[in-house]
Amino acid sequence: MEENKKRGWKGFFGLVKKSKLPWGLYIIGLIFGFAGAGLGLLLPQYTMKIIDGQIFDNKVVFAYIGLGILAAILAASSALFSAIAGPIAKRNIQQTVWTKLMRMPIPEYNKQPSQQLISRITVDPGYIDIVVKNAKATILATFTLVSSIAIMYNMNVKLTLALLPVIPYILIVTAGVGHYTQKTQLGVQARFAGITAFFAERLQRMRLVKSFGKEEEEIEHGDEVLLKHYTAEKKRAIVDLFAEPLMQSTQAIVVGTVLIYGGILVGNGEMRVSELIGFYMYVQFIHNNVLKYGILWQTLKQARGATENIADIVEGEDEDLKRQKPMAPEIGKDLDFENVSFGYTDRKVLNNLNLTIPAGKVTAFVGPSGCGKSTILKLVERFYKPGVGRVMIGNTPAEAIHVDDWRRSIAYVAQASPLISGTIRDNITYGLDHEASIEELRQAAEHADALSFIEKFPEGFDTEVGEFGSKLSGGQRQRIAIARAFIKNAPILLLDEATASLDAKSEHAVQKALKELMKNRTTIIVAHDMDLVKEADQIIVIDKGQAIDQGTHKQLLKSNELYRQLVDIQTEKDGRMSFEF
Ligand SMILES: Nc1ncnc2c1ncn2[C@@H]1O[C@H](COP(=O)(O)OP(=O)(O)OP(=O)(O)O)[C@@H](O)[C@H]1O
Repeated sequence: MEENKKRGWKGFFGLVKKSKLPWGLYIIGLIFGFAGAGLGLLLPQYTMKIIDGQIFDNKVVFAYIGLGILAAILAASSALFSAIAGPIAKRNIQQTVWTKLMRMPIPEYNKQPSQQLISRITVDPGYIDIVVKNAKATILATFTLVSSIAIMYNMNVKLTLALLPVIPYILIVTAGVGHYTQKTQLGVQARFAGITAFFAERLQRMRLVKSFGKEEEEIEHGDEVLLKHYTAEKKRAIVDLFAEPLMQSTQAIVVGTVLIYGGILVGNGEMRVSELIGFYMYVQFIHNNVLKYGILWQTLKQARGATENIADIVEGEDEDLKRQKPMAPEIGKDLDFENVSFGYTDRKVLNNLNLTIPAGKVTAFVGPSGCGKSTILKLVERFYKPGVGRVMIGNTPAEAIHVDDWRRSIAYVAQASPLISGTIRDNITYGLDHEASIEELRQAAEHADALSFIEKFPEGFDTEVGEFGSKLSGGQRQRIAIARAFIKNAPILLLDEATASLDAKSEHAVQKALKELMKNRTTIIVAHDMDLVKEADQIIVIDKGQAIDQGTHKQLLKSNELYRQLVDIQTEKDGRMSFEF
């Protein structure tokens, strides 16, 4: 947030510079705009001629009609080029943001809530085009404004000078009205988002509210949220009340000055009636165009926030570091944590961790909740870097190996393994570097104990899994994730509570599949599930970010009090669960 504030307009202009905007289309649009505005400026001249009696002069009348039509065509062409440019600009920026979002390091995703990251790619890129369009409108407005003043000055110096003080008034009123209208509108939007979030959450948690008898308190809480929304709406209504007459006043002052003072000049014989009408037309140009400055200012302010947010993402570092070694020579070597300390924030989660994870064997981490077990897996996957110390593979620091190569060597199965919409086949082969044959697919599914349920679906491997895999059960999703790990055939396997969310029946099937998967791989298990842990070649007990003991299940049962306690708690829990089932 701090950084965001500091970036200011630099972020906005930096992004404009970096974005591949269709400048050619914008410039053609601008040229047509200039031509249209230029011709438009001639119209009052012909109006004056017609009023002065040349209504029967065909040349003048045709020129007048022709000018009007041509000016309209040019203005429409200008708008057309801008309209074509808009979606191109937006898409180019969206592509830039998406590419960056895919490449940025994991810690960056934690800096903004995911809902906000979605806006960075859906809504925010549109602002650049809005600003460019408004900038074009303002350039044309300035051209029309200056030309109109020059023509008016030529026509009548006195009336022009009388009108000049009105321009700053229009500017101030427009800017002021725009500022307060936007501020109150944003206030209403923010409160609206607040009440939507409040009601959505409470209505989904009605069981909790009623079980704890919190209805009365929630009624009061809801009233407070509604009151805030009401206050914001009241402020907006008051601003709207003043906005309309103030904007009308600018028009009234302009028209009033021209008609009253112009009328006097006509009366004195210093001006013709036709000139007064021509003058009046130019004054309308000025009034309409001055308003565009206010609109540009408002959009610039909105765009600044949106583009700063995009710039924060686009200007960040990519995860992909060049000139790194391939993984191949190191595959099959031990993984070592050398004096590793790490914290997500200032608070240390891992503290001077030294341990070896032997190649081709199963290592399990156990320890109390929050002691840093999953964090160890994140460091192995290189989603985070150790603050101090390093992770080694053989004699090579992990960081020296290309990150893509590194992650291709790791398969990961988590508690709620992520599936994405698409077919079962898409999900099993996700990230695979070759086209999988049906035999390969079937084999992976069979090892994962998934083949029988997949084949029961009429569409088999082509069955759609739904959003986040919602059309499958938890156990089915887990087994698809295990099949994915089988087909990936990576030498390192990470299992993070892979059976924790399953019922007893699925747990048994998944455990069987996992045991098959672990064979001959460097496996790291983080689990409360003792069936998996106790068979590990080595178990490392973690407490307060440190490895306090290690050994086999039997050894630790004898030697380590914390381990004994963890096993007891788990056995008791398992007993209770099987009783409940
Ligand atoms: N993204 C994050 N940002 C900040 N702190 C985090 C983040 N992820 C985890 N932590 C903190 O780091 C500590 C270790 O978390 P970790 O997930 O490694 O624990 P764990 O041993 O796997 O716990 P559990 O057994 O409950 O899953 C916890 O105190 C947690 O609050």
